[in-house]
Amino acid sequence: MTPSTTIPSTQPASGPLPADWRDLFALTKPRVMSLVIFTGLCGLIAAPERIHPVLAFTAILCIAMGAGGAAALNQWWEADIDAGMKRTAKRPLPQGRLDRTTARDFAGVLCAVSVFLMGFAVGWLPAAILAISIVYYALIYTVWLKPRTPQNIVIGGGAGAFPPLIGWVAATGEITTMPILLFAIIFMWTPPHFWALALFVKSDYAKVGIPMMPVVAGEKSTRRQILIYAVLLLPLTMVPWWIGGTGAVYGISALVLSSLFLLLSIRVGLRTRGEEDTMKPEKQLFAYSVLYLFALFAALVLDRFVVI
Ligand code: HEM
Ligand SMILES: CC(C)=CCC/C(C)=C/CC/C(C)=C/COP(=O)(O)OP(=O)(O)O
Repeated sequence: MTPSTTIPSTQPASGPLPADWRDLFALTKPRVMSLVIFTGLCGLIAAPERIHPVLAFTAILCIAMGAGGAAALNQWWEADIDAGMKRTAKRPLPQGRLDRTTARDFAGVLCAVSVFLMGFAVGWLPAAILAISIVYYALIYTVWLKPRTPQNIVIGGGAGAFPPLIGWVAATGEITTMPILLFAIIFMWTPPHFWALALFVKSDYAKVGIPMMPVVAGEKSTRRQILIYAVLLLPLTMVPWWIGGTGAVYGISALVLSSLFLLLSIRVGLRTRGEEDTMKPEKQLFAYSVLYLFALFAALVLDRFVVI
């Protein structure tokens, strides 16, 4: 599948539409990216070194632009797939509110500016990691992995795990154990986060032929795998405390938050659903997964300022 062969059906015949800023903004997946940016910001604040507030703001702006640009490239590539799924059919490209060329150019400018601004203003190491995460999401995950393997989001999850690492490296200029642990935590969190959602939108993915885990391996196997990742996530979130990278504020918060994550995952992992099932536990796990990551990273920052 290439965009050029499948997307024209969603496009108007009379040439480019005037770009509405609301549609361009929607192209950046702002709700998802708010957590991506938040984890990047927390990585930057939790790092042991301080940079000038203007540079810190620039680094976060670059993460936001890079993540938004990558999300826009994802939608540019997948406009036909999005058109076929209930959850995504109202996006600007499938609706024909925005033309493909504008979307592609907007995405390209965001990605390029984010990397070069990060490089010139903050440092070339965070810029290089930002470039890798953009390529990872827009190319490796979206174009290569997503249509091919049910392990797409396990391997592809690496893309979303980079922002706290980028924030930390923007502040310190080096990759150390702590930012690698933050990367690992998001990497381990991604499968339960996404598969909880995939369980209740399974038919959407089946309809457009995307081999998400519940479609390919079935619900039972997906539930078991959610549980495995949640079991591993709990001790992993404790490691920053055990190695002395954080204090008790983070450690206790991580224990409570991850225990609840595990409990909700056990409920999803061990159940078989009936005909009229509304998938409430799966929806709760998905909603909690978002709240969980916000709270975990907030605790990381709080830990820097509150010592008990
Ligand atoms: C490969 C990795 C990931 C996949 C496949 C994935 C997939 C999804 C999907 C399909 C949704 C529903 C969003 C929608 O309907 O537009 C969603 C929601 C969300 N995701 Fe993820 N996600 C991934 C990683 C991440 C990461 C790394 C973060 C942040 C650190 C994140 C944050 C969120 C948030 C905040 C929402 C809720 C958005 C809302 O309230 O509408 N996701 N995710
Ligand atoms: C700095 C940088 C580049 C960060 C990237 C962050 C990142 C990879 C986030 C992934 C989150 C996301 C929107 C996944 C959606 O999957 P999907 O695209 O398959 O979902 P869809 O079906 O809603 O389009």
